[in-house]
Amino acid sequence: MPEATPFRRILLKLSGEALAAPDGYWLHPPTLAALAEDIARTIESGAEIAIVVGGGNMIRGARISAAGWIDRATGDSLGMMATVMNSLAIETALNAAGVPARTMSAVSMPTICETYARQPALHHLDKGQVVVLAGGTGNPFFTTDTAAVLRAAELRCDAVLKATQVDGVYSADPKKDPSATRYDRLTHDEAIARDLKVMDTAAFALARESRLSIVVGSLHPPSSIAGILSGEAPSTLVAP
Ligand SMILES: Nc1ncnc2c1ncn2[C@@H]1O[C@H](COP(=O)(O)OP(=O)(O)OP(=O)(O)O)[C@@H](O)[C@H]1O
Ligand SMILES: O=c1ccn([C@@H]2O[C@H](COP(=O)(O)O)[C@@H](O)[C@H]2O)c(=O)[nH]1
Repeated sequence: MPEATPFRRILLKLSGEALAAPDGYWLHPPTLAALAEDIARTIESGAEIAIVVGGGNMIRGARISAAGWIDRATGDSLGMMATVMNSLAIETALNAAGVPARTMSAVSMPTICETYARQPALHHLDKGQVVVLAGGTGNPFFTTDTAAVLRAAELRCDAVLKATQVDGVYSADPKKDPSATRYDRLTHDEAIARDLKVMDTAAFALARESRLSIVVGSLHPPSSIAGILSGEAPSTLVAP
């Protein structure tokens, strides 16, 4: 059995971009299957998991509206719908790996999936099901990072694990500045004051208010979700 994680109920924030194929196609079934196996191992170690997935493999509202042909709120609606597509793909991969999972969307789409409501979501988690929380917060001008912290606070999660493209929080964006150095640990205040853009300020501020820890680590092998939580893979802890 994998090593036990220090957190029991985890809000797993997955990068949408990390679900894309190497050739850029939106979704990559082998990546989804590997992710589902990783989540299954994490559950075996005793964790309960709620998931929020981004939409960066398809649409980011701020980016498409910057081109001028669509307004920001409509661009954000497209972005939220992209997260529903990613959520259904993750639900499918989890079920195929034998992990019971259900998607609940903040944007009501009753013919496609359940609408998010807190009490039923808590009930599903208490029964050991993975809940995939789609549609972000349901409002434009937010991100799925903020949605992840919001749902983590609502659903009594012990921590948010942001599993993304990089293996922690750096002094600057490591994709742009090769001299950036990784922090092992930071406070929320430090992350906000240093404007470390791995998550938006609204997400860090809500986590600070809710006294929620955030762990940032990489989704890419040799790193893994189970490895980050057991301390075998590198990560950064943002905590009070
Ligand atoms: N100080 C920093 N430390 C670490 N990463 C940073 C920092 N500043 C910017 N980044 C960038 O933030 C990115 C992660 O956040 P980003 O919002 O792009 O993706 P995401 O939230 O994981 O999901 P999606 O791909 O769906 O948008 C990393 O890939 C990294 O390049
Ligand atoms: O609460 C929310 C969450 C997301 N959006 C829109 O979706 C995209 C994709 O999410 P990322 O966090 O960027 O991966 C985002 O750019 C927004 O356009 C939203 O409107 N509200």
